[in-house]
Amino acid sequence: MSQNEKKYDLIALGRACIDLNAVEYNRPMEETHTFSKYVGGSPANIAIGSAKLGLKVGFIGKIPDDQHGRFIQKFMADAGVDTSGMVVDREGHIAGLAFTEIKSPEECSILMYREGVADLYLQPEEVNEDYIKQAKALLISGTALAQSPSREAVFQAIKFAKKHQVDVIFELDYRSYTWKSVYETSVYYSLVAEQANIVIGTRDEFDMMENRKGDNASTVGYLFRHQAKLIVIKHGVEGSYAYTKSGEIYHGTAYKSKVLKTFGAGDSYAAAFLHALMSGKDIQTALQYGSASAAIVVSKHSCSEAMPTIAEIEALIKANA
Ligand SMILES: Nc1ncnc2c1ncn2[C@@H]1O[C@H](COP(=O)(O)OP(=O)(O)O)[C@@H](O)[C@H]1O
Ligand SMILES: O=C(O)C[C@@H](O)[C@H](O)C(=O)COP(=O)(O)O
Repeated sequence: MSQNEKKYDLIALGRACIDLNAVEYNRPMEETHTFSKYVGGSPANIAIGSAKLGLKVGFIGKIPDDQHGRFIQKFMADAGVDTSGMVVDREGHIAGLAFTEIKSPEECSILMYREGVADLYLQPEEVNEDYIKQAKALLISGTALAQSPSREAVFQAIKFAKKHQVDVIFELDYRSYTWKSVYETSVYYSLVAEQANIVIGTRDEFDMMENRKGDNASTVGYLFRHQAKLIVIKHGVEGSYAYTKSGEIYHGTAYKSKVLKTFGAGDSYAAAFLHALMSGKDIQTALQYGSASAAIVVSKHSCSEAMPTIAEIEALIKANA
């Protein structure tokens, strides 16, 4: 199948969960009584964000057989994500919950409930080869590697992607709650990063992968000896860097924003960066699209619902040109 014949630009694999974002913000969670419910989970946010921007997006994951599962499936389908690759759990597993605390614009944290969550029970036999074959790229979220059988489902999906010339994108998405040890994280992150064509993560996440305090030059040196052709390393408000295998280095600057909370930056960044890249924009432009998208989402209350449109992204870039 040629790239032009493919039905999906991107299929994301991993968790689709629930975010419960503090309504009364600028205070600790102990004093918060009201939370707003949104669809969450990093790969779900990226899928929703890039579908909103116009990419043809599919999703592989497991959702619970309850009201939360149905809410997630409907929200994603309404956002334009194909949900035919989402499997409904029949064994009583539940939706992951992420309670967010917004103490101040700079001081945010997430309290995750991830015991017995359906997404980590995705079985390798539930990953469909014909579905993956129809994608230009497969995006793997690092958290899906935290436990079996979801871990094996990831490797099965990568195997199908390699067989059908589907690019593998690895979003490191490290969440300490789900992992037992740093060695376990490092081993599985390295195994997938070595097979990925594009790797995206924060500097801290690459340090988790390497299980040491590293630097960008040595990280890209290591990954370019494997299958990577593009590596993006994010440094919060300091911006982000993209490295190509042929030796180019690009720096994306962050945009000033009226920050409400810090989470959601990474997912909105990835959605817009990948959209720009897949629409044929150059890497420098893609970095700015990612940064602008993140600047918009950190100024809003949610992640998934707040994902910007192309017009909003381009207006912000233009205003800062
Ligand atoms: N406070 C902020 N204001 C504006 N842009 C931000 C802010 N924080 C992050 N960003 C943008 O989002 C990108 C990703 O943020 P980062 O914090 O590195 O990732 P993550 O959310 O995955 O931890 C940054 O490179 C930057 O462009
Ligand atoms: O990924 C999750 O499970 C929670 C997200 O939905 C949450 O809103 C979030 O943390 C997004 O964070 P980001 O990595 O800064 O984009």
